[in-house]
Amino acid sequence: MTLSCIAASVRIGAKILLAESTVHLHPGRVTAIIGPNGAGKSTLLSLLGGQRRPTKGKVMLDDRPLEAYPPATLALRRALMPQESAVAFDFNAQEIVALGRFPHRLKASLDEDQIISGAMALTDVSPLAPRILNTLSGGEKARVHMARALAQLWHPRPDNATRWLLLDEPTAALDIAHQHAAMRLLRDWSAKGVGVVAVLHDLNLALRYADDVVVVRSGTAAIQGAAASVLQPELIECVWGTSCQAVAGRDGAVQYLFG
Ligand SMILES: Nc1ncnc2c1ncn2[C@@H]1O[C@H](COP(=O)(O)OP(=O)(O)OP(=O)(O)O)[C@@H](O)[C@H]1O
Repeated sequence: MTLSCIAASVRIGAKILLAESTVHLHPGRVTAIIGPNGAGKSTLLSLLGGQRRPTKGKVMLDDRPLEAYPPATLALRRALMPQESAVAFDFNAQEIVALGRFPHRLKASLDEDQIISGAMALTDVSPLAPRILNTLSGGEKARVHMARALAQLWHPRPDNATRWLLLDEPTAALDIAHQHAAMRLLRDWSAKGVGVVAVLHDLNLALRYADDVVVVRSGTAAIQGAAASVLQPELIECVWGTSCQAVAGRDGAVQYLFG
C-alpha cells in the first residue's frame, strides 16, 4: 500500500531534471516535498502522479508499475492539483469542481450534487460557484482546484484501495488563514487514510502539518524522514543557505525564523 519512486530519473535532452531518486510514500500520512527552486520537486510529483514517466527507474503503486494502471482506474485512485490553475475554457467554479467527478460518471453516486457542494464548502468556495474560473483571484482559483481534487476522491474505494492526493504548491497563493485551513483539511483527509503529498515552500507549514518530508536538492530526492527530525536548523541552513532560528509558539509548537 505504498506509492514509490525507485531509482527514478527524468531527462529531457541533455538536461537531467531528476536523478536516481527513491522515495516511499505511505497512505494516511501527509508528506511534504520541499527543496529550493528548480530542485526537481514538481518533476518528482509529476512522476508520482503519472503525468510523466521516468526515463530510468520506475514508479510503483501497490507493487504494480504506475503505467500498468489504465488511466480511468488511476483517476479513481489519485487526484492532482497542479501549480498552474488557469483553464482554456470559460468554465465556472462549480463546473470545474464537477470535473473531479468525471472519472466516476459510469458509476455515478446518488449524491453527486452533494459531493460537489460539500467539496466546495470544505475549501470555502461555495459563494464562487457561478463565477468563471479565469476571473477568480489566484488564491480563489487554487481553492476551486483543491475542491475539484477532493471531489474526485470523495468516497473510499469499494475495494478499499488507497487514494492519493497530490498537490503542487497548494498553499502558495493562499492568505494566511486559508493556508492553515487548507493544511488542516489535508491532515483531516490523511486521517481518513488518504495519502497526501504536497510540494510546499513554507517550511513552517511543513513542520507543523506534515508527518514526513522529502527534501529534493540539486535534482535528487536527497533525504526522506519524519518532518520533525529532518527539518532541523542545520539542515535548513545547509540546503537553503539561509539562517534559521527556532522559536516556540504559544502552543509550544516549534516554528522557524529565517534570514
Ligand atoms: N521541459 C523542461 N525542459 C528543460 N528543463 C526543464 C523542463 N521542465 C523543468 N525543467 C528544469 O528542471 C528543473 C526542475 O524543475 P522543477 O519544476 O521540477 O523544479 P521545482 O523544484 O519544482 O522548482 P520550483 O520550486 O521553482 O517550482 C529546473 O531546473 C527546471 O528549469
